Amino acid sequence: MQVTSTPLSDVRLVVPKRFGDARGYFVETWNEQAFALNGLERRWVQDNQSLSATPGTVRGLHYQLDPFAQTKLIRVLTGRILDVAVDVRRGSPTFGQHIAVELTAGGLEQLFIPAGFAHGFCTLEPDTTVAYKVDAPYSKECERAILWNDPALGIDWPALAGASVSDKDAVAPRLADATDLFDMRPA
Ligand SMILES: Cc1cn([C@H]2C[C@H](O)[C@@H](COP(=O)(O)OP(=O)(O)O[C@H]3O[C@@H](C)C(=O)[C@@H](O)[C@H]3O)O2)c(=O)[nH]c1=O
Repeated sequence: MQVTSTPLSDVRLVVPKRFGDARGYFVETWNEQAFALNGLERRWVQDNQSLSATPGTVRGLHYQLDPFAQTKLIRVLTGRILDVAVDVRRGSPTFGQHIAVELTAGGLEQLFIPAGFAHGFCTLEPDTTVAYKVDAPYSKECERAILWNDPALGIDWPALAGASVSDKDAVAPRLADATDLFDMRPA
């Protein structure tokens, strides 16, 4: 498997080794030992999946506060997304900065996003299915959001972004108005 660093420390792009043959391919989408060798050990407690029918559907930017802060390992089962992680750790040298990576069903890319980042995506094709592991359970009380199109974030969303957004996400606060963020944890 190939693990690539990103400009945001601790966010990694992972592409598993593909074993292709006449039938198609086989991949290990999660291998505890191989991920641990790359410093990505986690104990996943929940597998999530969402289907978005309309291209331009935006979900996010979401995070959960402690004690339910989540690392996420994201991949696409059908379709294509622009996946975004925003550093929301106060005191981080990259606070407020983001990365945006295209994840595709065919490319098998996975984005590893630790706690301390808000996560969201825009679907780029109809009927896009996103699957992701999380290492802390869902908590309605601890879930928070940042406005996906907050101009201060400078995210270059595709033109179709916003075709469908949940009522909750449409009224999320901008980063500058968010009261509940993370504090940078000592390395
Ligand atoms: C995230 C989540 C939602 N739900 C429920 C709550 C609600 O009734 C329904 C839909 O929830 P949402 O609108 O929050 O779903 P969605 O907007 O897809 O939320 C997801 O967005 C992406 C970007 C993430 O990073 C995820 O962590 C998660 O926050 O599903 C759970 O039961 N468990 C969960 O883990």
